[in-house]
Amino acid sequence: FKTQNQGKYKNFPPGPKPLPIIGNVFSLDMSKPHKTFMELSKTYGPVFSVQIGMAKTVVLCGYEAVKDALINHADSFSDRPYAPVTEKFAKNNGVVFSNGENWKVMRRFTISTLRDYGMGRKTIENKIIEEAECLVQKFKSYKGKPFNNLNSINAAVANIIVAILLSHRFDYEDPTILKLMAVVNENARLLGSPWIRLYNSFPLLMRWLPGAHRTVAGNRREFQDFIRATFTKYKKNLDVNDQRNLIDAFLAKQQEENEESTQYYHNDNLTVLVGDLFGAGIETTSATLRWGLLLMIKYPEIQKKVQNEIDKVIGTAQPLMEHKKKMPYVNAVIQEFQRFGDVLSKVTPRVASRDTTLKGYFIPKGTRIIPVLHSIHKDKEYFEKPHEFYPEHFLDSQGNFKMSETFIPFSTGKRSCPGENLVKMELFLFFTSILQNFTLKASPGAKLDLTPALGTTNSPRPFEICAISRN
Ligand code: HEM
Repeated sequence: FKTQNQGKYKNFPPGPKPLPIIGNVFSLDMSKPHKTFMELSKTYGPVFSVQIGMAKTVVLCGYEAVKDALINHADSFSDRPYAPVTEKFAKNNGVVFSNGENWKVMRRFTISTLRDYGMGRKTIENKIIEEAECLVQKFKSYKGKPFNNLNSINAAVANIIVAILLSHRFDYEDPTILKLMAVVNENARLLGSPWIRLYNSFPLLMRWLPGAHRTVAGNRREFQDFIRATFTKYKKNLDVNDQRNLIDAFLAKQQEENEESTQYYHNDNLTVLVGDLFGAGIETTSATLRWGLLLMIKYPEIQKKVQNEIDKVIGTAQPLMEHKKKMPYVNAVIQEFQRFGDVLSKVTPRVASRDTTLKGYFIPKGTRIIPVLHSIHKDKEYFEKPHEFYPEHFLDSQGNFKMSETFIPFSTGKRSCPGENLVKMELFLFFTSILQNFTLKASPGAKLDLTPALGTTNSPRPFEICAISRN
């Protein structure tokens, strides 16, 4: 028995035998599909096929196959596929799930405004520094007693996006930010659930059933209502000569009233774009930072070395981006907790926008493509101890920081993460500020579990820390 495509095309990538209609759905670990993909690639090689419901899907494992698709064949594999759960709210608006000219315009706008309000200027560094100080004060308030850091880390990271979007800061206990975070986090968890994967495969069948797809839709409506209410407020006070944030920049484009502004800078695009930046930027960055804290508790000797380097290079001064290049060990630790945490084990799905031959296999237009980052970051060919936390992966024998071409947590190519530079700034400034001020310890008797929680992102399971003041 062959899949529809294996039968139809001579060189379609091989894969396990699918059942009629449901395909391979029940042989996949639907909560963490990358685990099944790793197993299958042992049998079928780096480019193989699975059938998820009716969707023909090609999975790419290993650096060579992923790079070949995302860089060498960027023109064929840069679109996102149709998926019922995203189509319903995005309708080709925003940046994460749109294609064609709309994606190009929104991506260009996102990158340039993140640069203006988020990266190039010194101001965002100052924003992160201010926020890091608030986070340190929050940690201090527990006076060394155990606490769960989830809400404060989420809110600190969210505040950076909020600053770029709205020039605003929420207090960590502010009900608005707590509500927004709850909605965004619940959706991040549900979007990775087996139920949503089934909904994407069999939308007509499941549309009428209650379940997670309805919760996701309700959360999105709630979130979008908040955004609409907020930018309506901003529109009233807009001064095009003094644009303060991303929403102002968008509304200023809207007021140009030329062809581009009416076609692309409309309210639906703004609502979805703002939702995209919240959805793509908070859970991922927060989970990465929390991996860092958890791993410092688990490996106190590594934590000590981090603190030694902070004390030597920064001392008691304010951590700044200019310190980063003088801190090889801290840089290696940050990249290593990003690699180990494996927050996004797969690139957001792509689709073949035309017939293409990849690594000798024929991939017809319309095939879904899943590049598996986990397969790269846990490959012992590139990382000596792939399943251990080992900062030496990014250090040479002299202790200098060592870049690695095969470290691509932000993906690569035309559609790679536009938040990369912002994230690097946040990870460095938040992480060094915390460890400059505290020694982190596990709460007494806690079992430190390094297996990730369920959900689209691999985030750490909830854990408590004690932040013991160092001064
Ligand atoms: C640790 C944190 C983060 C990680 C690991 C991460 C990783 C990724 C990855 C793997 C993709 C898919 C790229 C592809 O299809 O090739 C992506 C897309 C994206 N990310 Fe991030 N990201 C992070 C934080 C952020 C932040 C803070 C922002 C916003 C300020 C952001 C905005 C986006 C957007 C808008 C896209 C869609 C790009 C497109 O489709 O053109 N991300 N990210």
